[in-house]
Amino acid sequence: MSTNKNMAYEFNFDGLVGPTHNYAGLSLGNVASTSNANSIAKPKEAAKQGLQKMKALHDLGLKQGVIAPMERPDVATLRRLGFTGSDAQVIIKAAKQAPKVLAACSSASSMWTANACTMAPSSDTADEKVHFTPANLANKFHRSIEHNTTGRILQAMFKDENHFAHHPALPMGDHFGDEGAANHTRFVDVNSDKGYGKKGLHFFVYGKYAFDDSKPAPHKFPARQTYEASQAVARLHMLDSDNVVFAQQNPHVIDKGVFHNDVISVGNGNVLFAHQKAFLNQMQVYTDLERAFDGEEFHVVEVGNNDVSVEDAVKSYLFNSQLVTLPDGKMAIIAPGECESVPAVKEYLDWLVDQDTPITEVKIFDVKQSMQNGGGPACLRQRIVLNETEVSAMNQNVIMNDDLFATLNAWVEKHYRDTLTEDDLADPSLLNESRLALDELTHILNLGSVYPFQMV
Ligand SMILES: N=C(N)NCCC[C@H](NC(=O)CCC(=O)O)C(=O)O
Repeated sequence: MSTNKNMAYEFNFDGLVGPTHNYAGLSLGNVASTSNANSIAKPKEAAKQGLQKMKALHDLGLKQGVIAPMERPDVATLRRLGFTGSDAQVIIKAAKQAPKVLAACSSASSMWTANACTMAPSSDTADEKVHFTPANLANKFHRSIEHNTTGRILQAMFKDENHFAHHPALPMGDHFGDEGAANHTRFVDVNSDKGYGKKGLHFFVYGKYAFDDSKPAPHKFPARQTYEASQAVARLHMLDSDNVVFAQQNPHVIDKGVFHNDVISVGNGNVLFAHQKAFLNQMQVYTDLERAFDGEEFHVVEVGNNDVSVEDAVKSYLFNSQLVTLPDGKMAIIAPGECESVPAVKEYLDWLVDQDTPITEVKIFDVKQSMQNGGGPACLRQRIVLNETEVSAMNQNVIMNDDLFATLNAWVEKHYRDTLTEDDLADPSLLNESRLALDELTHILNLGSVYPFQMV
């Protein structure tokens, strides 16, 4: 590493798929989730697919980290809902009386760490600290129970108060529905001696206004992120208003299954890669971004509806690719395997890499286990920008390297089931298996006690 303390890097922190990965059809508006309800899940394979992607990005010379999963089934929440007795009894009773509630309390949905939080690098905040706000994920019950543990895990990763500021999640309820970085992108001119550490432009995309019914909103599916929530996060992170752009998602595409902005656009450096139908007032959005961007050139790579329909974008998850700057300065798309099986998308990507845009490479990854619940490569990662001082100050055990990759693979091999169905969630031994695994994981990642079962 260079010795320039201002030099900053983008890390991808991927969510480790938890031992209870299953398909419960919990997310209305997320087409993959509802259409794969009750399929047989493969937790071991899912976790290994995720680890392979992390290792591959590490091997490409990118900075990679890992975020631990939740304790599931969430016995503490089941108790709040009136199930009593020993932990095993709580699960048996919930399975009998309210199997859907048990499924919601057993979801491994924290794997999609794009939704874990929104962060702001120290170069952009008034107090020059790195800020984190866990997403309240208020729109979906199974996700609304993630933020407390997410907050504790982030604090265990970024403990030093001289550098890191942690906020609680926004108030619960639809008005301040916040989905984290799935609806937030930071643009920055990476061609400076600070890399990602130059002051960046924060782009917040919301689905609706919570306090103004006269504004456009989707009709069929929920808008999970509100304008008011995006504004609150920008305030909490002490961002300079000149460095912030807010934009509304196109309500029609939300109704077609684009439940987060990262299903229809992705940004990196000075590039926005977006579908033609991504935003309301799309041209104005581009103008606002071009005007606010502090750098030589801002590129919009827009995919026309005639080339890739919204339906094909949702099916292939083209825009849920990661857009990354490789060490040689070139930009690559890290795309899910499904982009190869949707003909229009494959054709588009083959064409794109020969055009004169900053995107010059496509790398395909198999994350099918996650994809079947509506989570592509970009859902699986939280981007965190850190300078050299902050990298030294953080928990070193969560940074991916060859040893950690081997350790985590062995850990998955030891603790995870090959298959899991909704019926299996009624088995109390799944809870014990999961706790045993997570207890070991907190030692591997040096997290201390972050889970409710470790705090009693
Ligand atoms: N786009 C981003 N950034 N994240 C994708 C999240 C997928 C997740 N799926 C689920 O929670 C499905 C769980 C189930 O049905 O079993 C969700 O809808 O919140």
